[in-house]
Amino acid sequence: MHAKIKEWTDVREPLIDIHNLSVEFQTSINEKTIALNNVNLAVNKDEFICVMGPSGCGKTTLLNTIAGMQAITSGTIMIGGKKVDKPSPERAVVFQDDAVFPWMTVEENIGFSLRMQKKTKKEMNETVERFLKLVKLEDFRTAWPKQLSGGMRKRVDIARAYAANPKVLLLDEPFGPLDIMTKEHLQEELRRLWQQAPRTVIFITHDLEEALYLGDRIVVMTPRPGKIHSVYQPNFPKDRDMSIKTSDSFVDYRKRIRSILKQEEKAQEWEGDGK
Ligand SMILES: Nc1ncnc2c1ncn2[C@@H]1O[C@H](COP(=O)(O)OP(=O)(O)OP(=O)(O)O)[C@@H](O)[C@H]1O
Repeated sequence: MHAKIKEWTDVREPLIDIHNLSVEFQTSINEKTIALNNVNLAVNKDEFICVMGPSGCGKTTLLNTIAGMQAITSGTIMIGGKKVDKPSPERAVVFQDDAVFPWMTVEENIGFSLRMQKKTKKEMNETVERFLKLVKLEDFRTAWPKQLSGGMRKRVDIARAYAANPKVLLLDEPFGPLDIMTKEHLQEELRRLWQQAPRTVIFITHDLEEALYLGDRIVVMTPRPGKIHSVYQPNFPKDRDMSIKTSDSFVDYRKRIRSILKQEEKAQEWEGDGK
C-alpha cells in the first residue's frame, strides 16, 4: 500500500466548512452507491479551489451538494455559518453545457439575475457594463447567443453567474467540451476575472493541468467510494499565465498527482480482479 500524501494547507478564514459529508444513492432495493464518503474540506473566503479526479469519483455530487441541489446522507455543509439544505442565490452554478438564454442578447443574459433581484436600472446597467468589460464582450452586447462562438457563450455564462453577486461560484467542468486553445484562453480569462473580482470559487475538472493552473489549492479525489485523497497548495504566483505550465514546480506537481491517480487506478483494478 502506498503512503498517502498529506500536504500543509492554509485555511485561515473558512467560508465553506464541509464536515464528514457522505452521500449515497439507492440504486436498487438492495444496492446503493456511495458517491461521497466522509469528505472534510474547509474553503477560505475568496479562495479558488479546484477539485479534480477521475470519472465517477464524486466531483459533481460534491458540487451539487454544496449547491444545495443534492440531499446529504450524513454530515454537514456550512456556508457563512448557515447550514446548506437547499439551493440559494448565494451560490451560482455554471455547468458544462452553457445555459445562456437564446432569446436574450448578451447584455440581457448578463443582467438576468439582476432583474430577478429587482435591482434599480442604474445598478443593473453599472453591473452589466462592468462584467461586459471584464469578459471583453462590450462589442457584442446586443448580439444573440447563436451569433457567438462556444468560448464567447461560456464567457456570457460566467459573467451572468458573477453578476448575480453570489458568495460562492460553483463551476462544473465549464470548459470541458471546448477545444484546447479556447480552453486555455478561457482559463487565463477566468483567473484574471477572479483576481479583479475575487469570489470563493469551487471549480470541478478531470483535467489535472487545468486544476493546477487555475487553483490556489487542488483537491484530489479518488473513487469507490468517492473521497478526498489529498490536497495541494502549490503557491504559484497569483498573477499567472500559461508559462507556469512549463515551470519545474508545475511539472513536478503534475508528475506527483498523476502518479497517485495511476496507483489508485491500479489498486482498483486489483480489487476488481479479486471479486
Ligand atoms: N443520481 C444518481 N443515482 C445513482 N448513482 C449516481 C447518481 N449520481 C451519481 N451517481 C454515482 O455516484 C458516483 C459519483 O458520481 P459523480 O457524477 O459525482 O462523479 P464525477 O466524479 O463527477 O464523474 P464524471 O467526471 O464522470 O462526471 C458514480 O459512481 C455515479 O455513478
